[in-house]
Amino acid sequence: MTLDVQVRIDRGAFRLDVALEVPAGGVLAVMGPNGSGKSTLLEAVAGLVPVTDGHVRLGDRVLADAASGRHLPPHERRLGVALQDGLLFAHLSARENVAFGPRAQGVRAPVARAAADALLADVGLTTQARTRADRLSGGQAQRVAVARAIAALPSALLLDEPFGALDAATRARVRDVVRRAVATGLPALVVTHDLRDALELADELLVLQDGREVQRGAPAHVAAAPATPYVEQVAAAAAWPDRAP
Ligand SMILES: Nc1ncnc2c1ncn2[C@@H]1O[C@H](COP(=O)(O)OP(=O)(O)OP(=O)(O)O)[C@@H](O)[C@H]1O
Repeated sequence: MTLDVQVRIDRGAFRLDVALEVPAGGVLAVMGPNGSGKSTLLEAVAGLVPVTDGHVRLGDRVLADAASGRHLPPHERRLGVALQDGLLFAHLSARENVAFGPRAQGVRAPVARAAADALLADVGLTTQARTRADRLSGGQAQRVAVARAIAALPSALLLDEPFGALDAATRARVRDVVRRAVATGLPALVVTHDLRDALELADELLVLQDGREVQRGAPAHVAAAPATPYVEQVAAAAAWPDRAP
């Protein structure tokens, strides 16, 4: 099913104005300087920020529509979400965090736990399955958040910098986990600061600045023909990672 987002969002003095479509099994990477509206976009799709104008649709379901005043609450949107502030349940183990969504949907505990353990193994956290979330490192917590987003068999994935705190080898591994989840037919929106993530994972790259699209296209095309100094800089950082700022 296709994720169809056409929104204007006023947030204090900031305005986000963007339109995008992500097909089933497609990944749209979203990049842009700090404060360009990337998180606001994901939060609006997740239902955490109201849409001032426009709509968010997933397949034939209308998640939000300003004209009719429709605004489905986040837990009714069937989205797999790992946002910047989407903290784990601190007092629960990694396994319990990942199993939480399926348990809430009525999956029996042993089944949910086994599925959680398989996902934790995929992201390289077998030995941390029983560790409380507040005792995980930043990179470990980030991987649990990705596993949790995928575990509940969502209809779409929203990932805000899911690879930010990961070393290169782990990054590739977690990208692979996301790739496999997407291949089951999910549309995915992935915010990243690293063009290499977009090149590796995304079909399309959307670059935002000041709440507006400044460039869009296949990641390799965007990298080859930067439209703004920001894109020029991230392209240089991807080509010469050792010289990245
Ligand atoms: N809760 C809020 N209330 C009012 N304005 C907000 C709120 N959260 C963010 N903003 C504003 O919205 C704008 C976009 O912020 P947003 O977090 O979406 O950017 P971003 O591209 O994700 O940035 P970063 O790369 O730093 O995460 C900023 O100007 C910010 O000040």
